[in-house]
Amino acid sequence: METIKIKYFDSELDKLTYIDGKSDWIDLRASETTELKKGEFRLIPLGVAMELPAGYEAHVVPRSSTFKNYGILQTNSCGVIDGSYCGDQDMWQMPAYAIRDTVIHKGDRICQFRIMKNQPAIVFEEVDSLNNQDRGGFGTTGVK
Ligand SMILES: O=c1ccn([C@H]2C[C@H](O)[C@@H](COP(=O)(O)OP(=O)(O)OP(=O)(O)O)O2)c(=O)[nH]1
Repeated sequence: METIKIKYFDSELDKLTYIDGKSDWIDLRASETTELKKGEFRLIPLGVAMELPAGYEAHVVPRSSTFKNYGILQTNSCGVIDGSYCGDQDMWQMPAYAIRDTVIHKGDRICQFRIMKNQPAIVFEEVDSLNNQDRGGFGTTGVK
């Protein structure tokens, strides 16, 4: 069990809930009603700041129904929340692009997150050859 310190920017907003047994991803809510015109980009406020457990970062992705319900795409595909993003004003946000006119209402659950362990420290060792066989990619194994 890990503890996340959480600050809500709006007392009216429902608290985040961890629904044990169904999925370990936790839904995030828009903290303001946001109207977007087709082709518009906006950072949608999520109304929370958190201090993650030491050695963790969080990944934020859309819910599977978000595009169908709102016609928005998360522009960075997966948001990375660093452990150092833990100040009182470090509110989580979802960068969103609207493919049609749309309204996201305050309190709507539009994306979800989970925490992930930081990767180990990395050093690069430069070489002339990797001395491995090429695998190939980008369609080389076919579609059937
Ligand atoms: O979808 C996201 C992505 C990031 N963040 C916050 C948390 C993250 O720790 C901070 C900084 O993000 P990132 O490291 O991606 O951006 P940057 O390096 O500060 O800026 P740049 O986009 O120029 O790389 O912004 C969000 O709230 N939502």
